[in-house]
Amino acid sequence: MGVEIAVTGLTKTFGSQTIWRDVTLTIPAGEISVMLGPSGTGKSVFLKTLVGLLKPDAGSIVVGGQDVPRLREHDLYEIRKLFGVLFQDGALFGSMNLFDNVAFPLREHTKKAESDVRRIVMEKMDLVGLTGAERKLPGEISGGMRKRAGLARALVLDPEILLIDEPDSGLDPVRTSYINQLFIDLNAQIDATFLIVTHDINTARTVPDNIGLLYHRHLAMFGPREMLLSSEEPVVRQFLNAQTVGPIGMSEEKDADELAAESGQELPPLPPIPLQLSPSNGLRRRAQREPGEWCRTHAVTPPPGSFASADHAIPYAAGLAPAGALASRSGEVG
Ligand SMILES: Nc1ncnc2c1ncn2[C@@H]1O[C@H](COP(=O)(O)OP(=O)(O)OP(=O)(O)O)[C@@H](O)[C@H]1O
Repeated sequence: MGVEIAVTGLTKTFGSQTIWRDVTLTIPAGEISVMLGPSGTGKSVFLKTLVGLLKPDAGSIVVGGQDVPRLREHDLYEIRKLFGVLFQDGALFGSMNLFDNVAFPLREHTKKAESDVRRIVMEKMDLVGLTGAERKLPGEISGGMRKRAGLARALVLDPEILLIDEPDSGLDPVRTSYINQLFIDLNAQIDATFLIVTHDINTARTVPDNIGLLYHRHLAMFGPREMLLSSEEPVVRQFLNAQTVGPIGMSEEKDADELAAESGQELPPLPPIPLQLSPSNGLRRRAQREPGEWCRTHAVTPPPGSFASADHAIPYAAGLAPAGALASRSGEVG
């Protein structure tokens, strides 16, 4: 059913560099959450801290009633069995074929007979669409296949929590769509808690139940997808709509002069909120909500045209869409 991750007051520094301070959020059990943020804001550090690979300076991470940073080595080893982690490059062993890579955690962490190992590996390979590729080496397959092999390996211990770091890096848009659909289908099937770090705005707009945004050494916002996609908060709005106008600058936050220069500029209207991806077998995920439910229950009017279709996934590039294009978009009221 998945396990919730309750993070309170989490702070991480490396020497004099503060990565983020006082991060508090609850990643709901069985739901898909996405963590966004400009490069270098500590998203990967956040994932590594959750799973106990890095120690925070302060704060707690409660998983299944246990505070991860305070666990002794043996208990940490045990709690890590709840987690499946997919690192950016799949982190496969180059000298092992895909079968042995996927089997690795089972052989390392369990005493299962080879016949059981084989059955589980084949089941997970099938789940990610890699049946037939068991004997291939990581160097002989595409980046997309490596990601799926990494995902199969992250799944072999039947994790309650899946942490996935930039699944779309290096993938073309079509492969990204396939892997996003795979996450939705997997979540429907195994009900685990998913936390996906991504830079891909389409992924953020169409996949998760919840979105978080790390910015300028803190958590700017975390909440249901509809809450962030209808938010007028400047940083959230700028990031989720991939705009240049707003507080986020090229290297860090903009200075007062840069912001003053933008003060007269009118922001384009918020684009429609797209429908969330649903499982390809037509069934509902347990965590799935009705389109517009959050907006309705919180008396928020979503942008015009919201929930009409999934075609609104790409809003517009960097706020540069011609006024006519925006007008016709917002005219598509559904
Ligand atoms: N082990 C480490 N020791 C010292 N500094 C580190 C360590 N790991 C990460 N950092 C620093 O922490 C900061 C955040 O890194 P992180 O990789 O988490 O960012 P990110 O948001 O995932 O970036 P990107 O989106 O570019 O992948 C960077 O400045 C990085 O150099």
